[in-house]
Amino acid sequence: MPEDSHHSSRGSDHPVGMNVARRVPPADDADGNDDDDAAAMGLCWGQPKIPDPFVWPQADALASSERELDAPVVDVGAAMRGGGDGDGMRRAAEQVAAACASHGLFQVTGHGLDPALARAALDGAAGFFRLPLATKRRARRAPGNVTGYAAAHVDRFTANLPWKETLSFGHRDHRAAGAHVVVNYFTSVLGSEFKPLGAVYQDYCEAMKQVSLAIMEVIGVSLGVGRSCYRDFFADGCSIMRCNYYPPCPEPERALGTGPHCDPSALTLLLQDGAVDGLQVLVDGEWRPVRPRPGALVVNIGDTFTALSNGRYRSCLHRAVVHRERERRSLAFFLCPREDRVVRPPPRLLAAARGQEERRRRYPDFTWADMARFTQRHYRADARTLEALARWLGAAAPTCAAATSASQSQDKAQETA
Ligand SMILES: C=C1C[C@]23C[C@H]1CC[C@H]2[C@]1(C)CCC[C@@](C)(C(=O)O)[C@H]1[C@@H]3C(=O)O
Ligand SMILES: O=C(O)CCC(=O)C(=O)O
Ligand SMILES: [Fe+2]
Repeated sequence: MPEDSHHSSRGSDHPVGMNVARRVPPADDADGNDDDDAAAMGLCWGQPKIPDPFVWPQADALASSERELDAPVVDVGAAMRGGGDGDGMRRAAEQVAAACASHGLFQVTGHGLDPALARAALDGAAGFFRLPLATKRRARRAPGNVTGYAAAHVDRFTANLPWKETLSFGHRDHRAAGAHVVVNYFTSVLGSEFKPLGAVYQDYCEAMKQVSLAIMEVIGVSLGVGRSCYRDFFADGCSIMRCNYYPPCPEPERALGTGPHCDPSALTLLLQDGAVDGLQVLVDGEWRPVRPRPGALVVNIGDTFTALSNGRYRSCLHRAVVHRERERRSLAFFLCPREDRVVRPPPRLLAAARGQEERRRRYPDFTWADMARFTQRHYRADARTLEALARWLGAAAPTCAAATSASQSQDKAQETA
């Protein structure tokens, strides 16, 4: 029995607000905007001026601060040592609690990611984006789908276009999926010659998944719900991996590589390539840079975890800027729950809350399928995605007593885990 069998009928199919600039074409219009990609590519990269659709409003393109964000560096290896209940875990949990209660971003070392695998994944992305457009377009994103190749999101939006190309694909642990889904994706959409690259990303995603689950243990401890609560919730998740390529931009002060947003997913693990910075976080009205730190992964909280923590851990509002002369690459692993899992705070978290106000549910139940559908078909992810999703679902935040039986059986699984 699925835990939430009614999710596909939730919400309306009307776009919310002004945030979706282009109607999503019907599924059978797979070829609908072929010329747009090509036009964007031909017009933009390497041209002396950026076309109007790439110009961001002044409020979003606000000047960057010089002051680097002092995000804590959490040694997740030390946290997991000796069974995960020693001083390393205590220290990591304190650091995570402090970062997540303010801006929602920290860095992670001691994660065990093989540097050769990290290099292969970054170089693989560099090689992919250098391929001829016709080859990249074999993986072209289908309308309404988060996976595939996209140039500046021109097939989805008409304004505030991001100065980037992306390649995204889904991941499930190969033991849970019974197949190497990433390898299969590369060979099926790009061709059998892409099998080695698919294998690199299969391994990379599996490494990222293990690190994410370790971080979920630290987060669980930091919120007082125990190590396994959130870890078990995500163990069978379907995550998204995205390779970002930001070309040099002739007018970097008017463009953005990725506009201001909170990730709709639960947790993001970002690997930045080399010394070119670009990631910035909004803190007290200032866009503060997060400089690449050799060997470290940047981790940020996303909206789905904000809901799972009942608003205690804030999703991180961030963006990526571009440079006049330098190109930049980054790899983002977005940890997501299994599509049909009900996203709601664990009962133990609510029970331990101080007072009525902290116990009050801040967000309605939703599934990752709801969130994915909302952000792909109805709403361009930004700083207010979670609130907009709640309105779209049309449900008032339920009280604990009003939990559905499906959610209650999931709660039991979370409790006993
Ligand atoms: C569910 C998702 C929506 C986005 C891809 C995944 C995870 C992150 C989201 C995104 C990167 C947040 C910024 C805006 C966005 C449109 C982008 O610039 O790429 C977002 C993704 C998307 O909808 O494709
Ligand atoms: O490239 C970066 O630094 C950030 C990218 C990002 O925020 C995203 O892909 O969601
Ligand atoms: Fe992001």
